[in-house]
Amino acid sequence: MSIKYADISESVTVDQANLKLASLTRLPSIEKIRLEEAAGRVLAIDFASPFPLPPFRRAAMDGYAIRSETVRFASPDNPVQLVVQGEIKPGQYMPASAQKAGVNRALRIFTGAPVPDVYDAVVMQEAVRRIEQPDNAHRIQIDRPYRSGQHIAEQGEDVPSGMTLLGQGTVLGAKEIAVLASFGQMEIDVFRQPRIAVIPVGDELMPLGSKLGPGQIYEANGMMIQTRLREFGALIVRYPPVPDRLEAIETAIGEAVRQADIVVTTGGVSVGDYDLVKQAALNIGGSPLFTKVLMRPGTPTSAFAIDSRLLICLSGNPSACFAGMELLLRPAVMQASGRKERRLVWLEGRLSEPVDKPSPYPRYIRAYVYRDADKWNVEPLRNDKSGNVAAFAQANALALIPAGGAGASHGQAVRWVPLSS
Ligand SMILES: Nc1nc2c(c(=O)[nH]1)N[C@H]1C(S)=C(S)[C@@H](COP(=O)(O)OP(=O)(O)OC[C@H]3O[C@@H](n4cnc5c(N)ncnc54)[C@H](O)[C@@H]3O)O[C@H]1N2
Ligand code: MOO
Repeated sequence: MSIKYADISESVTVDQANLKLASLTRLPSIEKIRLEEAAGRVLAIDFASPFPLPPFRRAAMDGYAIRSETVRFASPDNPVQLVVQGEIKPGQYMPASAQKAGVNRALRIFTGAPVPDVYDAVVMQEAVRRIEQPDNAHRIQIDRPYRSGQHIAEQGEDVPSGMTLLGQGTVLGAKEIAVLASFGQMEIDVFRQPRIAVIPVGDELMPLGSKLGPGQIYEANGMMIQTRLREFGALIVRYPPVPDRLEAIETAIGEAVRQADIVVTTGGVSVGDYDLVKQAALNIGGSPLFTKVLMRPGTPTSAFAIDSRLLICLSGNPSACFAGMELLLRPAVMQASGRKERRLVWLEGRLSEPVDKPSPYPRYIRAYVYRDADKWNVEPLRNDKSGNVAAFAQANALALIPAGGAGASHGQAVRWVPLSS
């Protein structure tokens, strides 16, 4: 006997839904890529320094390398003059045999050049008096003592050899790539990007650029989902809108689970006669993880496991689709991309206006959050109905209105999450 989706009903909280999705999300496989191409990718290994940084003892200032002991008693009344014995600039190296001659002398040196072992301090050029000598030679006069180690960066003082600098799951940006480049890494092991199939479902949905007939609307949710998931490094397999026909939905999902790590649908997931996504998922062997999430909007959000792949079914209403995407899909995709950090960052603010819509479940509203004196003001956006899109234009946050009979009052403390990243 075939299973009817009406026979299955599993309600979960947002946290429970995330745990279920996480338990079925596998760590991706690893590929080696050029560091040049690594921006935005996720490090698949713990990276430990293969050698110390700086790799050699070097000057931190332009000036003169000296032995501190030669100027130990220097003072304005008793200045010390040192003969300047040659120069060394970055990229040069002075062999030990050439260093002996410089013992009681100074060496002209520039920032980044290796400090020969005989010297233990660098004096900035502004701090000495330069005394010209015949034949382009010069001496320097120093009128105070300098401590050993002055303006010298010791080998390994930045990073000792073997120190773990970047952990598995780190997203590689300019800073992290600078670290890897400092060790000459041409290539780096990163996680493969997860493939996410995006399938909009609904007879009324028309591709962008087509002419709308009566009763038709443009397919916008799929665009939103693909844009958002690409921000998190996903590769998108895009499906054109699928009509509200069981076989068509089964075929699309069936094909998508063979191509992608996670399959996402939007629309056709509620209780109407033409909401067929859940039935289609069951028909092709999906086992339900949940078929209702205790949140508003996005209550009908559902998920299935099909052939060890995840199918996440988001609502069709734009704000319900958005809430499901932010709260459930995005964490799953972040995990599937191997990212270490995937929790939402919740902040505290105060409602600048009441929210008078009661809900038996936590409600996630689109909001505009701004700083006022030393607190965050959370302004609920007008007309934030589940089917409306205008609030997207101003929203910079998703705010959480706790479940309960009365909505929330002006000035009430609420939690919110920024939508910028
Ligand atoms: N009798 C009941 N009716 C409804 C219930 C309920 O509990 N009992 N739940 C309501 C809630 S809550 C929501 S949310 C919606 C969810 O419905 P679906 O997820 O099945 O979405 P659709 O019915 O397919 O579409 C809803 C709405 O969104 C538009 N849509 C759909 N896909 C897209 C897209 N890709 N781009 C832009 N807009 C899209 C669609 O045209 C509809 O207007 O169900 C309520 N009903
Ligand atoms: O999921 Mo619906 O959006 O609650 O209105």
